[in-house]
Amino acid sequence: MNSLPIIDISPLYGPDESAWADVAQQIDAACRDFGFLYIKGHPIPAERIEALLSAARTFFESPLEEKLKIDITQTSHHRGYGAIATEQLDPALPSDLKETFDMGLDLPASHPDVLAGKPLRGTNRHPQQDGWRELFEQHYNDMQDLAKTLLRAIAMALDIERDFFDKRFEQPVSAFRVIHYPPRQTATSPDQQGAGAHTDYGCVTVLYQDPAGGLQVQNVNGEWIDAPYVEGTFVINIGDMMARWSNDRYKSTPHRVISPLGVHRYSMPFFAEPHPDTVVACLPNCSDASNPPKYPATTCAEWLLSRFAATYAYRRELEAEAV
Ligand SMILES: O=C(O)CCC(=O)C(=O)O
Ligand SMILES: [Fe+2]
Repeated sequence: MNSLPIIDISPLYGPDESAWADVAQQIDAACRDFGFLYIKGHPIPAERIEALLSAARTFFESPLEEKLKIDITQTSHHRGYGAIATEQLDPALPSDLKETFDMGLDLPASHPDVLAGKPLRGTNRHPQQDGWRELFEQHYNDMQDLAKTLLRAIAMALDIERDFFDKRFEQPVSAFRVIHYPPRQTATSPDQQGAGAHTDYGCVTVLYQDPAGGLQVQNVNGEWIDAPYVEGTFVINIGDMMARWSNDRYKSTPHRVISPLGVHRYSMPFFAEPHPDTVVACLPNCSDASNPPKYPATTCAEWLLSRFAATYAYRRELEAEAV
């Protein structure tokens, strides 16, 4: 139980339905056993990843006052730059040793959700760097398509309509994030982690990590196992909403990042999350008399806001002001 499977998803892009079913079955087994897996055979080219990393390095190396022009704590819809220690993923430990850039679906001020003041809706706040906006908006769309392809395979595995998730992912709240973990020094508190232990909040996460290493996943025995860099892959993990939908058939597995000593680390997770009003309740095939629903129904927005408030002090203040 100590190594995560690597699944070739290229058949999901071909016409052969029995090959789709085979991939769906492999994903199902990995999600049940670990809630974590790697995918290869996806359509995101290596040049895209290099372009994103190069733009991100330039941004994170710029002066703090420049980065704070798009300070995430100045928005209520969670877009822009998060400085070091903005997040505390494990409440028992010091704040996380990382800085972040977050973007989501770019909705103009005239969009009804924005006019109505709906949470997590609004425009992206990109750095003023040449080519950044086009590159990142294109990537956001491509990652959304990749996540939908994976969700179609999951729908097959769960034996629900194949477009169950497609319908719920129109105008999604999915988020794309770039994370820079500055090098951990021997002088750094041993308790301070790059990202404290947590589960992800959404449906599935599609993560690029660079070769620095440091991601760890908790196995069913509670032991931390390494999820090392594997060239050309993304790490996929199940988030809380999918665990709730599937009544824990798929596990929202705790993970953390122990940044390597003396090395900068970059990662880029895409958090696939449906339309904010989506009801997340136990799916029909996931409960029976001996296995009743474990979680009350919630909505995507309600769930995310409750988790954000637990992770960010500034969000708790925002919620308090909104009441
Ligand atoms: O940086 C990583 O490898 C993982 C980050 C992560 O778990 C998260 O942002 O939710
Ligand atoms: Fe995570």
